[in-house]
Amino acid sequence: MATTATTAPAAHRCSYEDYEATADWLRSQTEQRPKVAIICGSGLGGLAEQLENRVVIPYKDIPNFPQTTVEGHQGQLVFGTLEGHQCVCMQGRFHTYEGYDVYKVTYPVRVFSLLGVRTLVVTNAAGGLNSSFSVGDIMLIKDHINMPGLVGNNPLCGPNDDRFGVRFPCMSDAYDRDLLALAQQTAEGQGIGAFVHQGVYCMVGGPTFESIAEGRALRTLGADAVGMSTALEVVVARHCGLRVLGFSLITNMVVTDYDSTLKANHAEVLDTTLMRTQDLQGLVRGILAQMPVDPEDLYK
Ligand SMILES: O=P(O)(O)O[C@H]1O[C@H](CO)[C@@H](O)[C@H]1O
Ligand code: HPA
Repeated sequence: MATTATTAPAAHRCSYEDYEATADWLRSQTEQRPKVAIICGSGLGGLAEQLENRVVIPYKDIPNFPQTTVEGHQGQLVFGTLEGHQCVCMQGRFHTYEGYDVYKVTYPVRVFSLLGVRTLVVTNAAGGLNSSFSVGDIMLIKDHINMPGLVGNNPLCGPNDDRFGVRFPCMSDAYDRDLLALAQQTAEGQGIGAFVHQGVYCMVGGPTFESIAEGRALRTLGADAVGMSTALEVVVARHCGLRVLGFSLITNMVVTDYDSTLKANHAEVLDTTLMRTQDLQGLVRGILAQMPVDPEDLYK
């Protein structure tokens, strides 16, 4: 009988023991015990270069880890300290369009949770849908539309493992409101508030960029930016109780006009990340500098 995305064969899902084996192996490679994980988007891996006391581990050496296949994603974990926080940075993420299933794409997030991570920072390159956005703007993600999840391709499909989280997790609080406010306030303090906005990120499957009708449809649905990542990682992070802060760098505007001759392309995406990478790094550093090291103290 044919299987569907909602009933992925057990072999495609990962067991608690798989995640534990990876976490144990990582613990054996470094004494660092990160509380913050950062997933770097396309062309945004430079953030990992900012860490101090770096321990770099290529994905190819990590048991059960997938490999990156996309230009702009280096394929290594970097442990280190940033603004007083013990961090682990993914210099390169995984996408379903690379051929990985939703369980593999989100595999690192559960490993991070087992390592003791409490806060997940996600960054991505995204196409702008909101007509008030410009190329080079930074969008603080306040919510998402998980398009693969809505049609049943959700990394939480399958038997629930209560050791990670509940069967039916809430997503109305996916992006931590206090961290969002801290991010907005930090952006203003750094004088970059004019190009920092809040908005809704829509994850699509890719690897095709949107047709004009798709771009228009996503805008009508309420998306401000679109990309091919992030939402699945956030769903798994929230399931295991991590706090999430997300950033989209608007690398191109989605074409929604039949008279336009613009054509979305990955080279443009990577070029724009070069233009704004310093600002985004400065913003993340500024937020971490003000975030209590122990997340339990965050709102005291
Ligand atoms: O979401 P990240 O990994 O930043 O990458 C974005 O950039 C690529 C397209 O140029 C896609 O992978 C899209 O998701
Ligand atoms: N669409 C989807 N994903 C993207 C885009 C886009 O326009 N830009 C960067 N990632």
